[in-house]
Amino acid sequence: MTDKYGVGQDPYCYPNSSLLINLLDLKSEEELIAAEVEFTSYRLSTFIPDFDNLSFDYLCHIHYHLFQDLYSWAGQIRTVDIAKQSTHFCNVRFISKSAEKCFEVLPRNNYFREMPLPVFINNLADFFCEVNVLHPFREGNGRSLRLFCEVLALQAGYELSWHHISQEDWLLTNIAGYQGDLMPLFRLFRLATKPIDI
Ligand SMILES: Nc1ncnc2c1ncn2[C@@H]1O[C@H](COP(=O)(O)OP(=O)(O)OP(=O)(O)O)[C@@H](O)[C@H]1O
Repeated sequence: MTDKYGVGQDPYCYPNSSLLINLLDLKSEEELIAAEVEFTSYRLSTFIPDFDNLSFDYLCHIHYHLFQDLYSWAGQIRTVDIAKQSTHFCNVRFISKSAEKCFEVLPRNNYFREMPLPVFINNLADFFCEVNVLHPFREGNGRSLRLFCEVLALQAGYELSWHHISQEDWLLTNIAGYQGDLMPLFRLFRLATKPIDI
């Protein structure tokens, strides 16, 4: 059978279905989506940023924090390959090595501190694109990475707000990024970013 990721029977899903096995044992997509919204919103409200730990482990910690009520694998690197439309995210065998590469850019660039807005945006958009292609988790990559970027931005003196950006825009900009065109991501991050008022 083919699931929504086109990988055949997915060990993360209930047999003969594309529904993720979940700790609440919800068996319908509508209920699971509603529970994800409910629980991740609650966990977001209890999230305390750690500005001194901006690493891949911290992204995993954020994923765990948001999804701990929903999935036994919260915070853990996926064990299956995934693709959406024509995008093939990082092969599972290379996730750890590629993560090291994606995240080494942060200490190498002083965690994007003391950068003027346009430089900050370009660096952040580039980083976002790389980690989106890494797609380390089976689900919840977008939400975890956006929160990670919010923490990264705050310690660099910027605030991110996604509210005026639609799912559709996210999707199209991320597809363009995967295909090597970063301009839409630069534009989107320009819309989302403003300096913190002191
Ligand atoms: N075909 C694609 N090519 C590149 N990126 C994609 C593609 N489809 C989705 N994405 C990006 O992947 C992320 C979604 O990944 P995933 O479904 O694991 O996370 P999520 O947190 O459940 O989703 P969302 O970001 O919608 O809340 C989004 O940032 C989305 O823009």
